[in-house]
Amino acid sequence: MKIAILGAGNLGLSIGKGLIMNNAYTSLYLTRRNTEDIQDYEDYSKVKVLSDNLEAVKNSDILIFAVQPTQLAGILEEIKDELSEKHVLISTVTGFKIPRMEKILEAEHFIIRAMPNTAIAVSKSMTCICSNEKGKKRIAIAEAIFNRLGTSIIIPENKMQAATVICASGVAFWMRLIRATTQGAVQLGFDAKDAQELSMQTCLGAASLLIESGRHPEEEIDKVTTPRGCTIEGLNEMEHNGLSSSLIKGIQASFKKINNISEN
Ligand SMILES: NC(=O)C1=CN([C@@H]2O[C@H](COP(=O)(O)OP(=O)(O)OC[C@H]3O[C@@H](n4cnc5c(N)ncnc54)[C@H](O)[C@@H]3O)[C@@H](O)[C@H]2O)C=CC1
Ligand SMILES: O=C(O)[C@@H]1CCC=N1
Repeated sequence: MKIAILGAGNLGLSIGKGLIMNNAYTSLYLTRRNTEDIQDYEDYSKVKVLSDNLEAVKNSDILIFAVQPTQLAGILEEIKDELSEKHVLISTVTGFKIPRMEKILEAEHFIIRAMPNTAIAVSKSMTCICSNEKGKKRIAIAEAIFNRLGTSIIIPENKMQAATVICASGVAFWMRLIRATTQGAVQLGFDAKDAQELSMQTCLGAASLLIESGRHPEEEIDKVTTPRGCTIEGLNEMEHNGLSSSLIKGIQASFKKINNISEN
């Protein structure tokens, strides 16, 4: 696959790193306005770093857009005359809906929206994908890319905002939980490094248990909570202080915000 990442910033570079680690391209163009800081990427085989979007578009089939929402319209205007039937457009831009892209491009194209998360840098992204009607014919390409970089599911476009909160912002939510349990472990006497290791690996183990068994979290909780034991004591104290409620309220606040910042 000849891939271009237009806007190789935080997320674009994470996608780039994942593609490089997986050797998942025949050529990879990385564009951004100031290329100095990422020039080293040209040390990787078949990677080209440049600021010329048109050159990247001409030499690629899959175009992954990873610019800020305010920058996407400008790039689409810039490249639209270079687009042809060979191109598949994949946008990771938050809140920028497909009909708005179609209106700017003024022609039918294979358009896909993907919402990965930053775990894409270690090939563990949960990525939600949707497409326009025409894009359905190429959505398997996006699935193939993102399944190499983690797991993907196809959803309707009207669930993209919710998916962004749960999966993209979700990385930050889980990080904070890991940090909080690390702080708890330090208070119990572990040094900071060991505390974080215990916290991260326990988190990974808990998620893996559910993924591999297909069981409900409460079933696994029942196995840990000895009657009158320490787990239920801690868990109930957390719930009295609003653990589940505060997470759910936080998710709702994020969702409200994302619906306000996206323009339509
Ligand atoms: N799924 C996720 O976990 C996340 C998604 N996002 C979304 O991804 C998008 C990118 O976010 P970040 O990577 O944090 O932004 P960023 O600001 O780090 O990267 C954007 C890059 O685009 C480049 N750029 C700007 N205009 C350009 C142009 N005309 N041509 C070529 N390159 C251009 C900039 O130089 C910059 O390197 C945003 O829409 C954001 O909402 C952001 C963070 C996390
Ligand atoms: O925080 C944000 O608004 C963006 C969207 C998802 C991750 N970062």
